[in-house]
Amino acid sequence: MSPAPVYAPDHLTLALPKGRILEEAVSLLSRAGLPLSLPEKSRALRHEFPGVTLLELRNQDVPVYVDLGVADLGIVGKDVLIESGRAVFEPIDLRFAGCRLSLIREVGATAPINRVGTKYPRAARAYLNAQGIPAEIVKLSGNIELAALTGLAEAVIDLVQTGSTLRANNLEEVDVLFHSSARLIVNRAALKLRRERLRPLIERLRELVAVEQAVD
Ligand SMILES: Nc1ncnc2c1ncn2[C@@H]1O[C@H](COP(=O)(O)OP(=O)(O)OP(=O)(O)O)[C@@H](O)[C@H]1O
Ligand SMILES: O=P(O)(O)OC[C@H]1O[C@H](OP(=O)(O)OP(=O)(O)O)[C@H](O)[C@@H]1O
Repeated sequence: MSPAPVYAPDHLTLALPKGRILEEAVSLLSRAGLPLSLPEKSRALRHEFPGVTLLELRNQDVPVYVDLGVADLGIVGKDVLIESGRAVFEPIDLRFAGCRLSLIREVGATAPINRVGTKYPRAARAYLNAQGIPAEIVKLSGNIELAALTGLAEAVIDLVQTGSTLRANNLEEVDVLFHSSARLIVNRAALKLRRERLRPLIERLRELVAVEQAVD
């Protein structure tokens, strides 16, 4: 008899971002019953567990893999999900990795905003249009706050959590675009094709998040 195909109807392919979300995501999904553990540090990008394949991706790629059906489900920040523009099913706010996307300037800055540095050009464009600010958006990849400190831009749009990055760099939050937290996302076709595994998993995750919220 030939071995069972990896992509059998009861097999799940899971997309998780490396970085700060990975550990909590693996922990939550394990508590919900998936047989996962944190992958060992290595160059391996795909990890096999009984009945589950884990794909380790960049944050921005998680909605793409789920929307195009290569992954059945994933976990990603709402910020990245909004920026992706992908219309994936988003059944649960997992309530970790909480932060907000904000307009940030040097303390006391009053000059007109001509350029805005950000990793979130789509969200930035929508916000600036709504505010009637005709600024150029400069897409950056990391340490976004440096753009406001160096004069590359008069403002940046970036994530704030504790505010310690702002305080350490003489910056202030001028406005909040939206609040973000980690979300479970699911491919719509997989929800039907793999419903026997996905429906109970979604229900267990919903219960876990509700219980943990009640304890907080
Ligand atoms: N300081 C923070 N506190 C809490 N949550 C955060 C913070 N910064 C980012 N996040 C959330 O965690 C997600 C992942 O952040 P992480 O820092 O791992 O990504 P990154 O390394 O900036 O991403 P990439 O390099 O893949 O673009 C973000 O999309 C956001 O939802
Ligand atoms: O309000 P705080 O608690 O200081 O958190 C906010 C900082 O955290 C994130 O950066 P990260 O550490 O992920 O580095 P990055 O800029 O390279 O993404 C974000 O881009 C802010 O810089």
